[in-house]
Amino acid sequence: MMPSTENNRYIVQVYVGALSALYEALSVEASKQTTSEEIVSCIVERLSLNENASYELAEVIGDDFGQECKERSLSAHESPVQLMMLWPKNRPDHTSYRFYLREKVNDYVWRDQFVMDPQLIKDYFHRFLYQPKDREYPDLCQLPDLNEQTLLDNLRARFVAGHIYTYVGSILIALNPFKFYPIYNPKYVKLYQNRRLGPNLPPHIFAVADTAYHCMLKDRKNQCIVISGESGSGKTESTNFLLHHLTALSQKGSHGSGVEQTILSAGPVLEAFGNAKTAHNNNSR
Ligand SMILES: Nc1ncnc2c1ncn2[C@@H]1O[C@H](COP(=O)(O)OP(=O)(O)OP(=O)(O)O)[C@@H](O)[C@H]1O
Repeated sequence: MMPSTENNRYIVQVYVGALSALYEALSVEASKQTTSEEIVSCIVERLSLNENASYELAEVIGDDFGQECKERSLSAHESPVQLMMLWPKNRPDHTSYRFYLREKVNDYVWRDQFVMDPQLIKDYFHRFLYQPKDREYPDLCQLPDLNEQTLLDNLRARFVAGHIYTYVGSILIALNPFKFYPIYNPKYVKLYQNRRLGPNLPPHIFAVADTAYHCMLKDRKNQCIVISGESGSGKTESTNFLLHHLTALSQKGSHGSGVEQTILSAGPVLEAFGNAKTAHNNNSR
């Protein structure tokens, strides 16, 4: 059982079809009141399994060598979460307690390995198997269990490790560190130039500038970068970093160009008219 996510919500892990052979489980969020029938229909829907077939959850208690010792079918109204709570926490004998989804043929016969969409299995592998195991994901879209808690935990873990940037697909989340990180120097400008041609790099504000710049060249259309956040969250700093990278790109490698200085110098002039002190920012504009 995974730790409870928020008030009375738990993650039930269910081993399904071909995936279970690889010891990969599907995670379903449930409460103590959720029945096994509800979890089964949730998985059937999520995996687009054959709706005409009959499926059931089985509780399997196995040993370290993958040899199943005991198994029992859950009745439709049994609560898997309540059952999980009865599983012993410390298991010195290394027994494992698991739920499996099975296709029920009749009251006595079931099938573990039923037909699943091959593309779905492939997607599943990409999403779950090829993940770093340390639970720190540079893109929130890669989170196996995406909910508010895991999202915040991931952002926190990255922030603590000094990674202030995280992607959500093509969106970049920037957490204000309120201290300087040496990640904006010419070495980084160079690293994130034309990064489409290079290896996958960690999330960075320069990558956003680089994408916008190359989309502009490719599509020959104006590009727009939306920067949003509460007062003091780092919008102005982010804008400066974007300009820094964009001007470096347009100068084809010569940094600190005159164009950048001209644009950045406009800041203090605008500030002189629209500067204010807010609860979170002494220098709000
Ligand atoms: N990437 C960063 N690295 C280090 N410090 C940062 C970064 N982003 C922001 N800061 C710090 O946070 C302060 C506030 O940031 P900034 O002025 O950019 O916020 P803002 O979102 O523009 O606020 P407002 O909406 O009130 O104008 C900066 O003066 C700077 O000290």
